Amino acid sequence: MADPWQNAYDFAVQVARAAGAVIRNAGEDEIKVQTKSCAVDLVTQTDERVEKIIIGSLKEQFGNGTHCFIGEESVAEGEPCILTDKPTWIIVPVDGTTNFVHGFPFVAVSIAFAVNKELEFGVVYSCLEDKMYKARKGKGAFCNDEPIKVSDVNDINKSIIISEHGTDRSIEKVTKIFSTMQKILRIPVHGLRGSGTAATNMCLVASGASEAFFEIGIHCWDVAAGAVIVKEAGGLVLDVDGVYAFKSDHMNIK
Ligand SMILES: O=P([O-])([O-])O[C@@H]1[C@@H](O)[C@H](O)[C@@H](O)[C@H](O)[C@@H]1O
Ligand SMILES: [Mg+2]
Repeated sequence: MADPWQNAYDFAVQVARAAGAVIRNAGEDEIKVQTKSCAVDLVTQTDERVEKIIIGSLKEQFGNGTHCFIGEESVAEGEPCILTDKPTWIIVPVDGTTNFVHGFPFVAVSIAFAVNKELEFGVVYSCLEDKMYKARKGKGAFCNDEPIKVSDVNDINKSIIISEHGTDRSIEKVTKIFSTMQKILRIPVHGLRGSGTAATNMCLVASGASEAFFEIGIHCWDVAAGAVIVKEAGGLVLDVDGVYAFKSDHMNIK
């Protein structure tokens, strides 16, 4: 039987790579000409511009009406975020926007694709590292076309755990996050790390560079592509109830 989604998968890789080039060029232009403080506004425009480029390319290739789109920036502008049985693209144009402003070298384009509420494939392009992570359901996970596998370390004391503190600076959230991180450090673990982008963090777990990643208050679009890559690399993606994520028919906006 013909594989209905191979061309979509291949095209998603091309679109992610092209979007990564736009981000790299924007980074050079905007950081070069602006002080970092006002680059933040320009960067938001980059996020929106890159998402429009990605969705525009996908619509051009796969026709209007048959496919649905859930984009971080579109949802922020009020678009609905409902997962139906229709072929649905789940997009983060710039994961690690804060990193991008500062030239901190972890910025990722994340593109996932779901059909009948099941994730078919995920593509994460870490564009400043030029690392293309990808995975199709049942067909393994890859980084720059080399197979990747999760770590075989099963001793928490010998593990690197990845987490992020997010963007909320309220005393409640900061206290909660750092008390959690303190508990983890005191297990003890070998180390606590964070790249500043959830998609990249998940790919670091998928490639065995870290044993686990968790983040409080993450969005469905941040993890959709990484979920396929982690799962195909032999890992697990769980929600706080210990259930494999992305079974629900409503993408929760946390
Ligand atoms: O930097 P930014 O893209 O605005 O926001 C990022 C999120 O998109 C990412 O999921 C999270 O892991 C990072 O800690 C950071 O909060
Ligand atoms: Mg972002």
